[in-house]
Amino acid sequence: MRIDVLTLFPEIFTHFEEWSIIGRIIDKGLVTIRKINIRDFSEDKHKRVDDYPYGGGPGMIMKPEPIYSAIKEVKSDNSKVIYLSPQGKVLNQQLVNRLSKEEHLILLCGHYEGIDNRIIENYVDLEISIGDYVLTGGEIPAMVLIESIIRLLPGALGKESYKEESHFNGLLEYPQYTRPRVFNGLSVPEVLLSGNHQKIQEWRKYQSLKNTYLKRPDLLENIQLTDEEMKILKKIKEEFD
Ligand SMILES: O=C(N[C@H]1CCCN(c2cc(-c3ccncc3)n[nH]2)C1)c1cc2ccccc2[nH]1
Repeated sequence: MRIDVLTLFPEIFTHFEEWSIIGRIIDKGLVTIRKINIRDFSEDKHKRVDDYPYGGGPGMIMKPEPIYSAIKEVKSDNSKVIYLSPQGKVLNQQLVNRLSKEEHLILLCGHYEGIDNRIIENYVDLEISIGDYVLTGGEIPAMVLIESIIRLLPGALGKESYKEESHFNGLLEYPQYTRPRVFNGLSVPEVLLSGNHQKIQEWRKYQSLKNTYLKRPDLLENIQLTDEEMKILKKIKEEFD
C-alpha cells in the first residue's frame, strides 16, 4: 500500500513514522508513506497557500491551485483521495477494513478555516471524520486513519492478535488483567487463573457482550450475532435491565 499525505506541516509526521508499530510496519515494507508539502506546489512568488474567504468571514481558506497541483502530481488511476474533515463520514472499523484494501491513498489535510470547496466537490473521493469535534487541522486525524489501516495489512501484526482486539469482531474487548494476582486487595477473576481455556473463552465472550451492551449498545445494531451469542446477550439483558 502507498499513502501520500498532503499537508502544510510534513514535519509533524516524522516521529509518527518512526514510532513503535508504525515504524515496524514501514520497515517490513508493507506500506510506504510520503509527506507532500502543499506549499511546494504554490506558484505564487510568496508561496502563498491561503487567502481570504469570498463573502467575508473569519480566518483564511486554503487556495485550490496548490492543492490541485499536489493531487495531480501524486494521483494515479488506483488512487483514492481522502479529505480529513469534520463533515466527513465518521470512521469506524468497517470503513477502516474497506480502506485497508486500497492500493494508494492520498490523504489531504486541511488547515485554517478549511479548503476551497471546488477541491472537495471535484477532486476528493471521500471525506472522513474521526469524530464530532473540530481540530486545528487534518494531520492528527490523518495519523489516526493511517495507524488504523496499516495495522490490518497482511503481516503487520502477529498472526491472530488483531482478531482478538475490540471492534475487530464488532464487540468491545473483554477486561484484561496481569500480575500481581492481588492488587490493593483486589483479586483477578478466578476463572482466568483456572487454566480451563474453554471456561476462559466463555467468560471473555460474556464480558465482551456485557461491555458492549452496557457501554456501546449502538454497536450491537450492526453485528450479526451467533445463536450462542444471542443466548448470552438475552441473559445479560435479563440481568441488567
Ligand atoms: O473547520 C474548520 N477548520 C478545519 C478545516 C479543515 C481542517 N481542520 C480540521 C479537520 C478536523 C477533523 C478532521 C477529521 N475528523 C475530525 C476533525 N477538524 N478540524 C480545520 C474551521 C475553523 C473555523 C474557525 C472559525 C470559523 C469557522 C471555522 N471552521
